[in-house]
Amino acid sequence: MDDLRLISDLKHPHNWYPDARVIQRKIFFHAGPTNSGKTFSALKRFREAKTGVYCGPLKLLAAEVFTRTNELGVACDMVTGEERRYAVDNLHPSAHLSSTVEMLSTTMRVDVAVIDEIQMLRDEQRGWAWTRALLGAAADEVHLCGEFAAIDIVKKLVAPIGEHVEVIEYERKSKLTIANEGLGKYDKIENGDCIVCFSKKSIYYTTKKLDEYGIKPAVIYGDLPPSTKLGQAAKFNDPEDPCNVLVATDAIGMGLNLNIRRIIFNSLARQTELIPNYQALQIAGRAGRYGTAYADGIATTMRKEDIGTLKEILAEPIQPIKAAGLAPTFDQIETFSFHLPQASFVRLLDMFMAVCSLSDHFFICTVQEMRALAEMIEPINLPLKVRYTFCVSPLNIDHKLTATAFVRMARRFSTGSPLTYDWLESVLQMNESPPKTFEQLAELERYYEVMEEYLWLSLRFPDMLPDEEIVRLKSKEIDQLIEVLLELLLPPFSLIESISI
Ligand SMILES: Nc1ncnc2c1ncn2[C@@H]1O[C@H](COP(=O)(O)OP(=O)(O)OP(=O)(O)O)[C@@H](O)[C@H]1O
Ligand SMILES: [Mg+2]
Repeated sequence: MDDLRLISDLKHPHNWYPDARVIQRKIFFHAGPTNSGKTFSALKRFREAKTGVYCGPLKLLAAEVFTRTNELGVACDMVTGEERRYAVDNLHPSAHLSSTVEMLSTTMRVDVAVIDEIQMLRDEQRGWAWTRALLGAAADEVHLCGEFAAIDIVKKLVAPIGEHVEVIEYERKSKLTIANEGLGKYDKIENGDCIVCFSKKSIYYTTKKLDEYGIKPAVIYGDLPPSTKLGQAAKFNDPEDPCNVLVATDAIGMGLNLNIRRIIFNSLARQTELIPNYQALQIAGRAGRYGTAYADGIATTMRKEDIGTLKEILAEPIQPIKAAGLAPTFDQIETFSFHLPQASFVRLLDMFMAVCSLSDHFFICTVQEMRALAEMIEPINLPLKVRYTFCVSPLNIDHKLTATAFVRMARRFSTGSPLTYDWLESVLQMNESPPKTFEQLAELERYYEVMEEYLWLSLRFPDMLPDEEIVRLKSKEIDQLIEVLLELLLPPFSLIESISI
């Protein structure tokens, strides 16, 4: 037990990154509200530097920085969980790299590292990735962008290393007003409005309501593949396009460039809980974007009676973040398994969570998702490293289709036979006829997720999942199909009545 406690002592995570520890890093914190030019300034330093890495919260943002940096004449590569792209080719890697934060290599030495949306270190699931990037980026200059609320915790985390944090404060580049009245009626919807919903069902419902007023909106929610999201965003942004209204989930909270004039909260609760004020601010802050037709923004609510609550939420002082996420590393789990050779992987995880010790500035990220994946493949015989990798993959197994595909991938892997595209096709048994309902569209989204999982695994086990190229092509086809179908399925919603709201 003492040995186990020693292994799971997570009190000094800064010691996990020897490459960063030999550098006297300068840390800059670009702090400010949304739309204040934080990322813009940090990216300027990134592009000026001889070598640099950008760590973003989303694939779409990593892709945007990749494209924009190359457009500006600075060769930049990209790496996300599922994809690597090169300005030239893999034999000539560029000196600049745009990536999702989880993919940062803590052994890659660079002049400048940008870590965007640093306040995400408070995130229950993904927080560990920001903590790791903050402590582990092997860069002379580390540029953090994010909310004021993260300044204290960042200072505390780097204090034991003796690193100083220079805070650069930003102000919003445009005005944001909170309306005095909720909208009350759909006929008050105007061009540049974005209605924010917290579930897919209320998205469907709202779109249907808008149809009654002859409005055909663009739609964005988390499960949509990237090119569909970009397509919908472009349609909404294009002044020539008749579509000038957007219905979205809080998937728009980060990253996409949207010309929104007014954010309308359809409700202020996710399931039954009021959204926290930092989320409300982040969403409201999407209204008005510097340099667009709608520089000044307005935030309001759909229901008249909600406006008071919105004002209260937004007026609450934002609490400084108290703790940053951590997650067990593979090495720690491996050492655990050495001491507990009979224990199953799920049991190792549980034991780790039970005995690990943390300092006050940290919390351990939920391992629920990892655990759920681990349980599904528990009986399958896999080497520890493979099992761990399968379990940290970002697949959502809430649906039967994705869950079954996951198990079958692990089982096939354990037999030593490669997971070819033909094999994957036989697992998915995709319905050839085009979907006519939103449920069927959702099924297509699931196929897309499974293909993303394949791509994620194929980057890590290319020999066992050799058909990356064809799967990437197929997944792009599905993305395009979803985009077309979404357009067709939006009002008049033939079968929408079958969905209980
Ligand atoms: N100095 C500048 N000159 C020209 N454009 C700018 C400047 N600063 C910011 N912008 C533009 O203003 C918009 C908002 O800037 P940016 O994305 O850097 O804001 P942010 O503070 O990072 O906000 P978010 O909370 O959305 O991450 C972007 O479209 C950016 O290109
Ligand atoms: Mg930003």
